Amino acid sequence: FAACAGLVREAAHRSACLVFLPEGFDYIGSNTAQTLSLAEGLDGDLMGRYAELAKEYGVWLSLGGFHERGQDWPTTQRIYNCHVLLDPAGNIVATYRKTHLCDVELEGRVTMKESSFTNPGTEIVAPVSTPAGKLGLSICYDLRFPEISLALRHAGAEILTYPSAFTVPTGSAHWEVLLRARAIESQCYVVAAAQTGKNHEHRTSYGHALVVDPWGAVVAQCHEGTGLCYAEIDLDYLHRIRQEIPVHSHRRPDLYGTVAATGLAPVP
Ligand SMILES: O=C(O)CNC(=O)[C@H](CS)NC(=O)CCC(=O)C(=O)O
Repeated sequence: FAACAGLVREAAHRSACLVFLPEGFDYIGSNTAQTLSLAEGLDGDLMGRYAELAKEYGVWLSLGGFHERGQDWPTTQRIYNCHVLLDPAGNIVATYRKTHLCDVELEGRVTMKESSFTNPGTEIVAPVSTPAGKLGLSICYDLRFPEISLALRHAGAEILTYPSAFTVPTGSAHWEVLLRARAIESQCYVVAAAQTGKNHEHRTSYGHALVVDPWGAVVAQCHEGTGLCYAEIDLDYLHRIRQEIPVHSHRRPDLYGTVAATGLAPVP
């Protein structure tokens, strides 16, 4: 909390209106038992402290990947991986629970079985209006599924967010190219806060938190280690790109179906 609070203070002093923290900003457990035992509800002490932080500095906070004990904790003994958006009054204005869980095994290198301690979210969340633009919420491994980004874009998103804790082998090969692809195809800004460095004895995260503009350019990137990078969101630029290359109206759902059937209202 002290590390995150310091970053939020620094960002606010440089006039950021929206601050993005990565997946597992609350903690990264050394094992599943610890991860589960540290988890709290959205009404718990830790979320209360973040609400105070948002109020104190007058910023919006994207808290990517809170280890949440939901209503079903007593029966399932599993948590949700919950992306929480706080406004500057400290209100929770949106929650998105990770829908694609990372069950991945690279022989001898990486083993992740998120579904063994996490329940999958059951819905995509409509983009939220913020002073920077309409924000669509995703988390980490969701990045590999262009369907969710297109669904959010279809529902009006101007900024997509992928708070993450990527592994080093997959991150070094896929991280930047996936983020840039999502930005280019959806014609959105992409903001990706990321865990960096050694989390504990058995885990290192890839880092490279960055922001991509809707043309696909990396416009901000963090240095090695804990820190911040800053980007300006230029919605005029975004809408010019959408006008110049109108992919959204060139789609051929008659040929390959559509991701519009998500329950989110379309925005032209
Ligand atoms: O469990 C926690 O405490 C924090 N959450 C994570 O570390 C999650 C689930 S295990 N990590 C990923 O989704 C990595 C995805 C990835 O690396 C890829 O898609 O290549």
